[in-house]
Amino acid sequence: MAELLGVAVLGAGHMGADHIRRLDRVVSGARVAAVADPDAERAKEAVAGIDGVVVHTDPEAVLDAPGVEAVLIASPGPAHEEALLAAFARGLPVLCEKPMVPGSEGALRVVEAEARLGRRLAQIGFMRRYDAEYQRLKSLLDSGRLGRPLMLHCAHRNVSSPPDFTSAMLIESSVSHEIDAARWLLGQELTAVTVLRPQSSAGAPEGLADPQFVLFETERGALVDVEVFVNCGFGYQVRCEAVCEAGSARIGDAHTMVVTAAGGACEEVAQDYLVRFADAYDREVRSWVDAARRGQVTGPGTWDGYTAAVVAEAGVRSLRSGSRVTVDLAPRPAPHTPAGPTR
Ligand SMILES: NC(=O)C1=CN([C@@H]2O[C@H](COP(=O)(O)OP(=O)(O)OC[C@H]3O[C@@H](n4cnc5c(N)ncnc54)[C@H](O)[C@@H]3O)[C@@H](O)[C@H]2O)C=CC1
Ligand SMILES: O=C1[C@@H](O)[C@H](O)[C@@H](O)[C@H](O)[C@H]1O
Repeated sequence: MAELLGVAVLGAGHMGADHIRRLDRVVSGARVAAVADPDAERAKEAVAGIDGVVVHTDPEAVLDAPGVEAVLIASPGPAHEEALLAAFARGLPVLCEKPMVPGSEGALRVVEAEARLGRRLAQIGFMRRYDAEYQRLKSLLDSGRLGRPLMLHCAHRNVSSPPDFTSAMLIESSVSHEIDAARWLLGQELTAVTVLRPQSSAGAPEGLADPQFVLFETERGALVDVEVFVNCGFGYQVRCEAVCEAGSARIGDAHTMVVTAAGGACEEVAQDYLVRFADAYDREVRSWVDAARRGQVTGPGTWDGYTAAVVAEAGVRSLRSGSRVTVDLAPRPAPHTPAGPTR
């Protein structure tokens, strides 16, 4: 391994450009070796000022570029399966943005491909596991001080949705974070999902079912509700309150500045995830780079990505039918043991 881990970044859009900046300026131990984006101008813009980066429109070509030792996938979800399999074929460690693969069949193919390699190669970009507030909540729940968790109340609000956002993507793209966070916080699988649709907001694009109310059941009888509202207009808010037998704990309120002036006080609200979760993305990528340099892969894996895809798919079925839908996971392929959520 070279002194600095040479990373190929696939996709130079919002997340890709932010990860390129992070690899170049924030995380020590890595360098951006190559970037692929079908939009060549975008890729060039994202690497402006960084020396020695191979830029290409073809993702496969950059995986074979000199000095590439690891891959960060930040292309749109439908491109992830092909990119993951190409990285696996070359034995390269991967950090893949969520959703790992939108759709359970493709997600299972990725799990099976990695299992055939007999070693982990992929970390999935569920960055909330690296957020300081989520980590504090998990430690508290794991300590048992509040007794058993009975319910999680979650809210996930975006200022506005991208132009191509569909009603299904509120679950597949946005709620995928709560699906992973709930499994991780509770250490339980989600077993059923019911999606309810209040009347859509006038602020949402025509035809988009926004907001939605999603209710998950878990294997040991807890309930997780998620209000997802991706055109709320006023800010980026991600909240989670755990209600336990002997108390409750809430996160998501405390990363702001309070401005007092002219006889009043107001709190600033973050406008997007790149601000709210900046530290979490830094920790996530740093942890991936450090592990790759040790020859390891840690954090949420392909099984977590697969499970999120299955639960999201059940959620989309419920959104369309209005009924409760149960979650059916395939048997977990060896050598991914032990079964159950990664702790
Ligand atoms: N962890 C998080 O909080 C977030 C994760 N994401 C995820 O990051 C990924 C990218 O999302 P954004 O950056 O918001 O999208 P974006 O649309 O801003 O950028 C995607 C880029 O990928 C390029 N692209 C398209 N096909 C490609 C291919 N086959 N190979 C390489 N590049 C390709 C596009 O030209 C575009 O420049 C998605 O999986 C999304 O769900 C997005 C936002 C936040
Ligand atoms: O992953 C993300 C986006 O893809 C998704 O569209 C947003 O709703 C989330 O807040 C953000 O974290």
